[in-house]
Amino acid sequence: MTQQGDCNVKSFKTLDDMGDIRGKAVLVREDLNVPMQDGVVSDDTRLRAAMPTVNELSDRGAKVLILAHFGRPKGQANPDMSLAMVTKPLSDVLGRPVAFIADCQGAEAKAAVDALPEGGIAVLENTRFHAGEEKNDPALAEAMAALGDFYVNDAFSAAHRAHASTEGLAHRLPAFAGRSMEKELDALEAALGKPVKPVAAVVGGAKVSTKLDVLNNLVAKVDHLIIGGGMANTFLAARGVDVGKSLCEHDLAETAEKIMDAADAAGCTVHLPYDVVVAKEFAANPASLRTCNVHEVAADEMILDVGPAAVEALADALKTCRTLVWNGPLGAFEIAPFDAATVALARTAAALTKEGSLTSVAGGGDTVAALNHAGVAGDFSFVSTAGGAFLEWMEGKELPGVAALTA
Ligand SMILES: Nc1ncnc2c1ncn2[C@@H]1O[C@H](COP(=O)(O)OP(=O)(O)O)[C@@H](O)[C@H]1O
Ligand SMILES: O=C(OP(=O)(O)O)[C@H](O)COP(=O)(O)O
Repeated sequence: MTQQGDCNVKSFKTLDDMGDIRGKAVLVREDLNVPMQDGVVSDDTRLRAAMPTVNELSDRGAKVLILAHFGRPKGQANPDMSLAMVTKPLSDVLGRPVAFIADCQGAEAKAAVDALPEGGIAVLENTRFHAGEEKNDPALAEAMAALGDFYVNDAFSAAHRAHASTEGLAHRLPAFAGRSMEKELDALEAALGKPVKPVAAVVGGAKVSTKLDVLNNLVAKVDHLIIGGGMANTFLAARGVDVGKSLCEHDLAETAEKIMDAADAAGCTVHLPYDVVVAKEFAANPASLRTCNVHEVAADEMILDVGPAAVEALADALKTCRTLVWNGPLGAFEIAPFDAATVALARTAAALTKEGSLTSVAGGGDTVAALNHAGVAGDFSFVSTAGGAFLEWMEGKELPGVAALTA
């Protein structure tokens, strides 16, 4: 098993190395952080990714205890972010019953685990309801470890987080990589281990601060950096553009400027939108909808998508590239017509991949949902469940969740 990174070759144990696990309790870290719309799972890719590991462990007679986070509840219990909502959709995908246990640690959780039959599957409540999760608190890791005999990390998409359930637990129980974790690392290495130049990276979406950190190193590895979504607004603001009410992290302007300087120094072309789709409210086809130059956004408008002229230029740039990595939609794609730029560029990338001129890898919970929405996820060379983790892997960073499995 290999991983891109400082030492390049890492090895860890997999489910093949677990031996007889009948009747044993296995804590399995999955990523159940799925996109939801109106309380319904709008893209079940991450649930399907969990299936090989969960069903295999269940078939081998283990009690399968699924640990996961949902959203960012900041260490507080919050019914809007309960994993109870995801338990039935997961059960539907697995085709097996799945119980719900209302805490990921403690005496009541232990009693529920003891009562689970051999081969039984349970989802434990959101690990981020405990403040210790994101702090990688040893006490929380110990408390979770007390529920199980083994630990499996199958959540590549959360492996960039050094949290109690992604990192701390691996030091407290015999630890193994799950099938999805193995598959992601192998597929990324195969597609991007030695990327053919020119390389383009599309980075969009809403998690601006997480992704800005990555761009500093990424600009040295790619020839074109295409920035969309909330990310683009932050870069435009850094260049002095008035972005009105757009999603934008103004306090990161200096970081964005440094990234643009680093890109210049590395010979990486940064593409920012020069026309944009704006509206006064985030609703389907609002009356206030219009397309304008980035310098014409009014104080009460939000930039919600990259404009058609800029998308055409981006498609032309992509045609000159041999490798594409993509994380983050170009616009607020969940509501029409703000899906237009993402759909158009995704279709161009898919067509170039089918022609054989482009290796295309995309990842991220919402990015995958956007590609499915565009009907082209199957045409990309590889689609990862991971967004931030995928970018950090691409950057060459060691991912704490993977490193802990090899320690
Ligand atoms: N211009 C924009 N304004 C507001 N939200 C945006 C904009 N562009 C993209 N988004 C939002 O970004 C979210 C996805 O971002 P992110 O979580 O970073 O992606 P991923 O899960 O693929 O890593 C989507 O919900 C989308 O609506
Ligand atoms: O959805 C996730 O990452 P992604 O948005 O980069 O795809 C993971 O579940 C990590 O979530 P986090 O960014 O709140 O730590």
